Amino acid sequence: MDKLETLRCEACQARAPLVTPDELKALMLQIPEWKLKTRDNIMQLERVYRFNDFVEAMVFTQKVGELAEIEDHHPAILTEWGKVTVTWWTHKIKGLHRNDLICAAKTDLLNHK
Ligand SMILES: C[C@H](O)[C@H](O)[C@H]1CNC2=NC(N)=NC(=O)C2=N1
Repeated sequence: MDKLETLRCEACQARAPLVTPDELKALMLQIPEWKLKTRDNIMQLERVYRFNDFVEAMVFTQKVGELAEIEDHHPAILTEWGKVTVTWWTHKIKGLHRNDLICAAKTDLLNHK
């Protein structure tokens, strides 16, 4: 099984496949801090990162934004004092694509202390 963090996102097409339940189960082992959420019937990956203050939260937010631009795949980011919530899903297919797991793994790399 490839290491998610070493992979690149593929350009997302409307007909791209959702990640299968078996694939998801296996790949989630690489990103154990992430939780599966379903909102408006759309499955999403979410993680909360904690920081010492708002400035640190903003710095991390900027890094996630840069990652998103590099991969042309974009999360929802909620930046609060001492806390950043990152949520990945693929809008085009209204669910989870392998890209979302790749980006979640890459997001974790941004937070090395
Ligand atoms: C045109 C542009 O490449 C597409 O809209 C990309 C941009 N980033 C994206 N990000 C996410 N999370 N889902 C998408 O479907 C998506 N599509």
